[in-house]
Amino acid sequence: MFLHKFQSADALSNAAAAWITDYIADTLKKQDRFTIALSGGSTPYKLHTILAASPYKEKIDWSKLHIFWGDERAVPFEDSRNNAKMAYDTLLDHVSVPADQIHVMRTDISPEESAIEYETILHRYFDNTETSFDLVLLGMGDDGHTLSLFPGTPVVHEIEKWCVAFFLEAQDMFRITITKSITNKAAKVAFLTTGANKANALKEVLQGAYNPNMYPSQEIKPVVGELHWFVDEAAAAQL
Ligand SMILES: O=C(O)[C@H](O)[C@@H](O)[C@H](O)[C@H](O)COP(=O)(O)O
Repeated sequence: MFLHKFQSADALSNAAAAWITDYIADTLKKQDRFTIALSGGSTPYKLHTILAASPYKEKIDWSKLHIFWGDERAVPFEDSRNNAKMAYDTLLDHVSVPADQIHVMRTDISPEESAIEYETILHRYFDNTETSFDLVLLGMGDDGHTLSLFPGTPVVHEIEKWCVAFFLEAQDMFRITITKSITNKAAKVAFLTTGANKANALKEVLQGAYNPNMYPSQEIKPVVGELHWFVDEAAAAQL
């Protein structure tokens, strides 16, 4: 596990943008595509805006990127809570990723149908590859959740399926999420976690007793890939 600590969220986002850009460039020297699963939530906003602007915009060969999401709220695309909308607004509307290489978790069909459709796409990409995504970007909630793997939900322990839909009681909404199975097959997984409100959960996830039902982020352990945590000092205060 690689821990990258930064004084501020902005410093973290700038460093993460450079790290991602270098990783993409290195990977595209060896293969003709780069597959990335974007995170939802608010932490990625800044990172996206940095990647969508100079100098990173020009450094990345967007034509070779294949975009996925780690999870989605089952709300219409135009809803401000929709993770895909956030990514389009802050990044994808500003760069030239071919439309057929962008795979949103659809919310114009039922969550169950969307999860089945997404599972099919994931198997089309990753059934015959040693690893799944080249990079999975993750956030962590102040309760230790990641993706839509929330404490106490059965999806935390799902190992057969790569994508599932379920009703999240706590938020009174359906969620669509990839599972730990495909996430832990990734070549690299990078958490971006900032803010004092994450400090207790981060300590429990990284240094506490193994208790994934309470702290689902503990389940993210790449089998052959690398696990990176990008944290700011506020989130790392209890480490
Ligand atoms: O859809 C979501 O909500 C995200 O996928 C979720 O896992 C997010 O990454 C964390 O809740 C952290 O969110 P913040 O970045 O807003 O703290």
